[in-house]
Amino acid sequence: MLEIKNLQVNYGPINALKEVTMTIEKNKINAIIGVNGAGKSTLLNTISGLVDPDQGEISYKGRQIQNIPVEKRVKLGIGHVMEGRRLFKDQSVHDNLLIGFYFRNPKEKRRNALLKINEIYKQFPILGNKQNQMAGTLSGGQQQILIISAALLSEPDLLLLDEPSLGLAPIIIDEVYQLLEELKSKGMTIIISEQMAALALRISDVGYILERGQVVKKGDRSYLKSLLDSDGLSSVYLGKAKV
Ligand SMILES: Nc1ncnc2c1ncn2[C@@H]1O[C@H](COP(=O)(O)OP(=O)(O)OP(=O)(O)O)[C@@H](O)[C@H]1O
Repeated sequence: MLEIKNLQVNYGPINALKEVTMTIEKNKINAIIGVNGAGKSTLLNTISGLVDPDQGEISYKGRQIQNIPVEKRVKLGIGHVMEGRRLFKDQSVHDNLLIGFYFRNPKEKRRNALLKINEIYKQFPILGNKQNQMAGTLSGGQQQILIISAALLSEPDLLLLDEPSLGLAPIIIDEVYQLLEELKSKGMTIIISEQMAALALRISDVGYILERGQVVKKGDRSYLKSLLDSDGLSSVYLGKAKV
């Protein structure tokens, strides 16, 4: 579904990604695991088009996309939920969804926007019930679901989520992860980045470990879990950066 070859991203003298090559498997939850600064956000931002690579290729559904703008990648089916629950806290839930919709589909008719938003309210009744409430008054988990919903409005086939569990209580992380599993069961391909390997491996089918911009380990859940159990991933699991 998504092939990444020899991807390199530099911020001035900093090599944030070095020769990253991966195959993202369709209809699976793919984890990108790494400590702070490993390059997870840079990788997701490069896939969605927010960051330009210095080198390398990204092909999505057989088409090279590394040179096409963000909005075209959205149209091709790539949705991105950025790190840090970015929403307009002093706007209503409804307006946040409208803004999210028009950010991704600037030319669409308002009627279509409202139809799509109503579908979201059916899928997530809590958002429908709180549609006139300021987004900042929602709980952390509800805010995360609102942000994911805004990305779902463009009906992505591939959803990128940057540290979706960050700052959430364990019970809320369970809810967000459950939602990701439901999306996968409807055919979506998902990439999540997480700092905590143990957390990511609860729901991921396959994963990649990034260290200082490089893929150092990759494999399916059982392989990565065996590394975790034998302490082979302890630096990642404990959050100790090897930098
Ligand atoms: N806009 C930027 N300008 C300069 N350096 C950057 C920029 N963004 C990231 N970096 C650097 O690139 C490297 C990779 O950062 P990145 O944010 O991709 O890592 P990360 O694994 O997502 O970490 P975090 O969990 O903190 O978001 C780090 O050394 C970081 O300091």
